[in-house]
Amino acid sequence: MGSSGDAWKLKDHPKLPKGKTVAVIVLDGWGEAKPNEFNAIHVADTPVMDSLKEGAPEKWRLIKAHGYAVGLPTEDDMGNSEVGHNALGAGRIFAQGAKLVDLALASGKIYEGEGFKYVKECFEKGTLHLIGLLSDGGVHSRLDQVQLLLKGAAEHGAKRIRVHALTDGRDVLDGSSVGFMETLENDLAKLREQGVDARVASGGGRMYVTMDRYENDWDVIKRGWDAQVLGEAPHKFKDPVEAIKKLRQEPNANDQYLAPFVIVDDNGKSVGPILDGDAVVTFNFRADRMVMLAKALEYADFDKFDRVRVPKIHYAGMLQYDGELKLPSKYLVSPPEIDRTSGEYLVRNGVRTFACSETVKFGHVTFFWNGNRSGYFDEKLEEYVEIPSDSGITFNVKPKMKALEIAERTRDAILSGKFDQVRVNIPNGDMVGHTGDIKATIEACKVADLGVKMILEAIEQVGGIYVVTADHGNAEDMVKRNKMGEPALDKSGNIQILTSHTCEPVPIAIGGSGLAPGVRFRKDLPTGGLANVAATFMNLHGYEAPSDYEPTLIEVVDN
Ligand SMILES: O=C(O)[C@@H](CO)OP(=O)(O)O
Ligand SMILES: [Mn+2]
Ligand SMILES: [Mn+2]
Repeated sequence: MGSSGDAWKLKDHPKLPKGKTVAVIVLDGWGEAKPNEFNAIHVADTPVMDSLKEGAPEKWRLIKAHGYAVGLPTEDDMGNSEVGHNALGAGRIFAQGAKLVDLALASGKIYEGEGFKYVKECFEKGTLHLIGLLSDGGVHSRLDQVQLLLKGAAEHGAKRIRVHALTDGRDVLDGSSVGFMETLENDLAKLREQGVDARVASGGGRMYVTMDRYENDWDVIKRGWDAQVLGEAPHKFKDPVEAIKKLRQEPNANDQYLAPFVIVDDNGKSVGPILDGDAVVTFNFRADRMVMLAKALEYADFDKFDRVRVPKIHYAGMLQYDGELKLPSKYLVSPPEIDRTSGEYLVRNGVRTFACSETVKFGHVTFFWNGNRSGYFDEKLEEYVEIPSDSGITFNVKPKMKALEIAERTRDAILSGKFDQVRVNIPNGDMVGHTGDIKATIEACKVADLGVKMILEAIEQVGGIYVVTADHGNAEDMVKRNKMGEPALDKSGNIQILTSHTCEPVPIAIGGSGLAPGVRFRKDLPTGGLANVAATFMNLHGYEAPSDYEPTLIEVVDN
């Protein structure tokens, strides 16, 4: 479809009126699971979300938010914000980065593309550096892909390889970093046997080193830069497995926040700084937490921190992380082409749009929602508001986060009468859930519920409509479970706290005094998922969704 005015024109919905204010509320990390003590949402006082549930089955239901429903490679893949908000915003299911990388590695096409050829130009004289998250979580990266890439790079001529590994503990159990590093070390040893000088060069915990997002805290990127590029870090080790084991023993240490370290030789010299003539690949496929590093690696003009030394390198991302900024300019695998999103359609049909969250989730309701595209479609019709997040803390310390500020700004936007759609992400269940602190997560869920209350009250005042849903599970289950669904105990008989997302379905509720009588959830879409939501709210704005969108979840029955 072209971009001429007519191509963007949406058909009128045969029954539903235009002009209602529609609030689309996304609770981040808010799934539906059995009620028990590890279900922070169940334990928390959440009267508003509880009352919405009473509207089942006509006004409340569950939808899928993981696996195939959001374009992930398998049904065992938990949902995440990128794929979740992509599906919510785009109304269709796209094969996501994880899947596209799998395919490119399996077919070998990854080695034929421009991106790989570009980094390969350095193989003769320089070092290939691989930077990214060492994890099998499948949210930002996958270890098996890194293993294949290492092997493939060596087969295609890389003679010297350095890995800069970020430890996870957020998409996988805390402490699993040791095993992942051992696996990597084994692979590197095999490469060394084949004559490739392959080693780990640096490391650090993802939340403290490198993987910040939406420019919340540039110090995080700087810590990574110092270790990866300059070869400088407060901790020096000869062996990366030992590094992780030792650093995990420090007070309050965990995989997510592990201190940065470099691997040094017998003379105490870093074994892998990034130098002129080297090649660099950031191997995460997911965008948000790689964009800041990509800017530091690629931009000549850069003032976020003092880079001290800017090596002349050939840099490629696993994917291109930002289609609008064309960042990075070189990449190994083309990202999903998420076009014609609901946001763009609605704006081109004159729907005035407001989007809001706090920094740590701001890009979720803008960048991810719009198909990994930054900026406005039409500045005159859109306003995106970012509430600054706290930085330098773990969110269990302040589980309220900025939920109430987000809700207040959204309430004001609704009452201003200036917008037809207001769209928010309330982060608490997810961000606090990731800390594994159950008590704080219960508090977080309570505040998220208060935020929803404030927005629903404003919608009531203007006679509007609400759609309340979530992007994937997290807070509803805080413990690792065995196949029977019971808490899985570790060797010492302790429960294992689950910091990650889940494969649980998420709720969706519709309502508000502006909702036309007779609107209810259809019964013939029992397997509906996040991608069905866009057509649903397009209907509530008075439009039919484009014909290739996943079907709407609602029907209008004549009373
Ligand atoms: O924090 C993140 O990067 C991911 C988990 O790795 O969470 P979300 O998908 O909710 O943003
Ligand atoms: Mn999320
Ligand atoms: Mn999350």
